[in-house]
Amino acid sequence: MESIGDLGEFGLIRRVTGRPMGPDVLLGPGDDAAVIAAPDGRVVATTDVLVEGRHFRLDWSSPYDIGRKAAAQNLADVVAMGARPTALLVGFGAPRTTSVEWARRLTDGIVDEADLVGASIAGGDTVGSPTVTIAVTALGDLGGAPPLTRSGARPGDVVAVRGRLGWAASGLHLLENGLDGPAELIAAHRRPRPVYTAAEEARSLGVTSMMDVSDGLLQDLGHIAELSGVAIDITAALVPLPPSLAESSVSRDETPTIPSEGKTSPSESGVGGVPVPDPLHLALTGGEDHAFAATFPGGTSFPAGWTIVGHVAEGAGVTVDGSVPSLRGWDHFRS
Ligand SMILES: Nc1ncnc2c1ncn2[C@@H]1O[C@H](COP(=O)(O)OP(=O)(O)OP(=O)(O)O)[C@@H](O)[C@H]1O
Ligand SMILES: Cc1ncc(C[n+]2csc(CCOP(=O)(O)O)c2C)c(N)n1
Ligand SMILES: [Mg+2]
Ligand SMILES: [Mg+2]
Ligand SMILES: [Mg+2]
Repeated sequence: MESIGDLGEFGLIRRVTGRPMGPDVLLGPGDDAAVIAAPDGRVVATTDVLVEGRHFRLDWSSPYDIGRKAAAQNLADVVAMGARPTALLVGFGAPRTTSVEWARRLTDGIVDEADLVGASIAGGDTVGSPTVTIAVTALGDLGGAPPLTRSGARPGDVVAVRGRLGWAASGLHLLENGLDGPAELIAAHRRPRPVYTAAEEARSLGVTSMMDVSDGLLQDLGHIAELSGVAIDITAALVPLPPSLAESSVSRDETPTIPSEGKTSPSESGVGGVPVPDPLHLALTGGEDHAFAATFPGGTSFPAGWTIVGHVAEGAGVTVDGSVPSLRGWDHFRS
């Protein structure tokens, strides 16, 4: 197996660059920096880091999946601002024994996800690292429109979501506990599928604030509530749920790898003694599906794909059916 140590830093860079560029990239990989077109003079820029063992496991996800996920979570942030993604910068760290093929498949995943929105990898950085670490920066173009911020929600607005909630968290639960369950849930953990048309749709519906859900609906809506100076109440009965995990069974050849004790709430005992997490709890607190959550003036009528889940009122904080929830979602230093 040819390793990236055999090839050397610059050999590896040559192997993972040279991909076709979209028209937004005026100068791509190879120079001291990339040059990206910014037709309206503003650039939306965002970065998210993925760390082996924390965001993905090499035995749970393929390099292609990890690439798709690293790109998707950054592209979703650009779209959440109401912008069109134009370019990605890819920071890649890995041990020298990593195979070149692994690095190429990771790049394929990033490129294929970026292709969904017409963005290209315009540059990056390549370093040695004891564990695989991927830091993607995404740039986007607002096309002359105002950004969709977290600060525009107003009392009387409704809260609506576009995309899945709790699917990736359900897949993670299956993987962590060595359970067989719906394949689509494990796929959702490996590759989020943000609905990239959401910003365009939201603008046409008169959106007042918008974000993507990375850490959990309640946690993330907390940012809109805080920055908009409003209260948000979620109506539990309206929240779209992931498929049930009640039928999941312990797979023959696997035993639980990471105890999930303390991370699940209201549950009954499932097969093999692993508690079955409540789908509503997963939908309210599970991150990584990168659904879009947004607020709209009351009375907005929504097309298929958007689901009203709550409303905005005067006050502060996020409640569910009027009560303060005990768990809200992912916190890197608490989860
Ligand atoms: N080390 C840092 N230095 C400066 N700003 C930071 C740093 N870390 C995070 N931020 C900023 O703080 C905010 C964090 O918000 P939040 O965690 O909701 O971002 P996100 O990227 O949408 O979510 P996630 O990271 O869960 O995908 C972002 O505006 C981000 O740019
Ligand atoms: C191996 C493994 N263990 C746990 C998780 C769960 N997880 C990690 S980060 C995160 C929040 C979003 O990340 P960020 O805030 O950095 O965007 C979540 C829900 C996972 N994906 N893989
Ligand atoms: Mg972030
Ligand atoms: Mg975000
Ligand atoms: Mg986060």
